[in-house]
Parts: sequence; C-alpha cells; structure tokens
Amino acid sequence: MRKFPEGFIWGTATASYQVEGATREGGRGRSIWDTFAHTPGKVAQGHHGDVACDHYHRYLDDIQLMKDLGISSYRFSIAWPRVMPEKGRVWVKGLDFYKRLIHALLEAGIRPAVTIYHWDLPQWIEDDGGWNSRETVSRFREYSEILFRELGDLVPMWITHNEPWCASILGYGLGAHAPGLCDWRRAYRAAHHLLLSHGHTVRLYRELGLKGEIGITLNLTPVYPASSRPEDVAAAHRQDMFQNRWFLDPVLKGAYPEELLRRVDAVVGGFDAVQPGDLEVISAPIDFLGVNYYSRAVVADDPADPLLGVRHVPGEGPRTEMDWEVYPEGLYDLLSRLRRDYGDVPIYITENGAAYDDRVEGGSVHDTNRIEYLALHFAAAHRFLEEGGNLRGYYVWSLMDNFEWAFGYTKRFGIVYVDYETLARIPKDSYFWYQQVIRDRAIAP
Ligand SMILES: OC[C@@H]1[C@@H](O)[C@H](O)[C@@H](O)c2[nH]c(CCc3ccccc3)c[n+]21
Repeated sequence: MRKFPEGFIWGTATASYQVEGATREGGRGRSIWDTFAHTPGKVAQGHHGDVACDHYHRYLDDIQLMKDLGISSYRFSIAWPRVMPEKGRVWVKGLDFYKRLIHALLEAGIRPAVTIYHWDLPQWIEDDGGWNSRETVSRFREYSEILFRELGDLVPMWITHNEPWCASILGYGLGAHAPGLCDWRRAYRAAHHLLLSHGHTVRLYRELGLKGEIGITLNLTPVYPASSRPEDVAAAHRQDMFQNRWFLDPVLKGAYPEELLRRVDAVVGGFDAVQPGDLEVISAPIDFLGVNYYSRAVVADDPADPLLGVRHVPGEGPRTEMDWEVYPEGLYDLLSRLRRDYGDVPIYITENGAAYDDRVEGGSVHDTNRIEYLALHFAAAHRFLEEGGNLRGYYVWSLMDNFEWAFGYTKRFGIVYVDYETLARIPKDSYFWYQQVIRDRAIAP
C-alpha cells in the first residue's frame, strides 16, 4: 500500500454557478454566466445554471454525502452576484446561504475552502468594463473585504481566483466562456487585472490579521515537445510561457516572462495595463499554490501560427469525454517542475478529475474508467510526496456532476451522479473507491 502522510487533506471541489441553481433567490443579481448561458448558441443544448444541481436547497444532503465519503475539506466558490447584485448595492444577507453552508460543514468536521471568484462576475460590473477595467480590481477588493469580515473567522482556507488564465483567455480572448469576447488585447488586460486583484486581496487578508491561509488556484498544463528537434523544443518553451509561466512568474517571482511581454505586446498589445508597482502587489507572498491538473499539452513548431508559432498534436494516451489525454505522469512532472523552478511553495491539488460517459445500471454507476484515472493520478501525487514534495492535499473535481460551462450538462465529472430530471444523487463506484482510499489513507500498489 502507498500511504499518504498523516493530516493529508482529502477533498472534493465544486463552484457556485455550476451547482447552486436558485439564480433568482436570496436577492442574487445576474452574473455574466447567466447572460452567456441564456444567449442562444453559447452553451450546448441551451443549458444554463438556473437550477443546476439545486445545491442551494439540497446542500444539507450533499454535506451528508461528503461526511459519509469521509473527506476532510470541501472546496466551493461564493457567487459575487449574491453579495453585489447591482451597482452601488451591497447585500450582505446574500451571504446567508454560505453562512448556513459553512456552519453545516464545520459541524460535519469538514474544513471549508472558499474560492472567492470562480467566473461568475456580476453582470453590472461587466457592463462597467469587467476585468478589462482596472476599476474591477478595487471592486473585487471591496467584495473580498466583506467576505473576510463576515466569514474570515470561520473559513481557514481562501483561494482568491480560480484559473485567471481561463477567465481571461476563454472569456475575453477566445469567446468560448462568458462574457464571450474575442479581443486579445482585452484578454491580456483582464489577465493583469485578475492578478492585480489577487495581490490586493492577499495584502488585505494580512492587514485584517486573519489566521487562515490564502492562495490562488492556477490551471497548469505541462508542455512536451512533439519531437526532440530544436524547433519543437523551442515551441514547447513558448507554449509553456503562454500556458503556465504567464501566471506563475508574476505571482511567485514578481515579473512577467520577458519574451511574453515582447512577443505578445508586439502582436496584440494589452500590457499597457501594467502600472509601476503592480508586480510588487501581484507577488504578495501566498501561503499555498492551488494547482488544477487534468492533462498535458504536446506541441510542434508551426510558423503559420501568428501568436506563438505552435501547433498542438495529440498525445498517445487514452482520452476522456472531454477529449483530454489521460497522462498521469504529467502531474508528477508538473509538481516536480514547480518545486524546481519556484521553490518549496506548499501545494494543494485543488482540482483533478475526469469526464466519462456514465450510465446508471440498476441504481449503480460503474465508472471503472474514472477509478483508473484517479488511481493513476493519486499515484503520481504519491511519488512526488515520496520525494519530499510539499503537497498538502488533493481535491477531486467534482463531488457531483454539474454544469460544465459551454458543454452544459453533457459532461459528467462527478463521483456522485446527478439525475437532472429528478435531481437525485447516486454515488458512483468511484465514490466508494475514494471513500476506501480515505479510510486507508493509501492507494493499492
Ligand atoms: O472542466 C472541468 C473543470 C471545470 O468544471 C472547473 O470549473 C474549472 O475550474 C476547470 N478547469 C479545468 C482545466 C482548464 C480548463 C477549463 C475549462 C475548459 C478547458 C480547460 C477543468 N475544469
């Protein structure tokens, strides 16, 4: 058996817009994802989060599932539009749902890990420029201060942002996510303002003297060259800079990668958003780095690509329902690289999991492929720990099937199946497998 350390944090993760529903309850205002999902053609089959998993009303049953699972922590996000529903209006009562949720988690012996922002920006802030506007930085700080004052003594772990790369590139550059813009200059400005708001919120957390830990979650994708040819190796370096170092370097080293500034600013602009002192703020020391890992990238040199001169090629591993290669070695390589290039920063894997075409058969879901995926990735994490890696915990994405952004409800990541007709929850075989891993604090050899 491969044992994990005493006190290793086992968890599951969700996000507000993906599971809560109740989008018109408790005084909640509209978010950019309400707008985007209700815009025809943006989300598969016209799906949206109006009901989602109805976690807003069913959270006690869901906490019972977590308690039976045996996890020690639950990562969830707070919906900003519940606290700032419209311009000039703060609705602290919008936090009442989260206060109930947090008290119930604490009573169940489960450590709340709160993500302050997981993409559901209030629509009125987007109307005012959204993450393209520097004004949003101070609004995010104001929002964070309300959370810290209302929940700071109850919540021991805070994540400022979930995946600023996605919020900026998918939301403002590629248009695949809300607010659905295709403007690279805005994407780079949005990325900078997301990072800047992270730094100001970390500083605020310190100023308030709160006793918990605060960090940021980044989606990180290790990049491998398609061949050992020098031009492919150089292409992998450029993709790594665009995919990973763009956020890792400012947060952990206080500087953007030089080549990114040069190459990107020349092609798309956007770095005019950087003002003196910004990088000092962004690199405010954090207590941990949250890592979301799903798969790797394999790239070859491609002069025809205007921005980075790269072309993605498929890896040779099996694929999940998201058409992502199953590549557990990538998790070990990623964690080792972080330790090598960024020092011994404490790490939580704040998301890892897989989507598969789950079917209910006689009241059960035999998701052996998901068990295999998780077992391989737990083993990669264990290898890193064995080598002295500073890995604090592991949150499986996701506790339950939920709204998978532009894919709607067509992709299932949960270890608990959700029947969207009845909203019934059915623990999958992977739930019982994970329950045993937590009991043993170990995985089979
Ligand atoms: O796609 C599964 C999960 C999402 O449901 C989470 O909300 C999000 O934090 C998250 N990030 C990633 C990896 C980056 C990514 C995000 C969206 C689409 C493609 C890749 C995978 N996931």
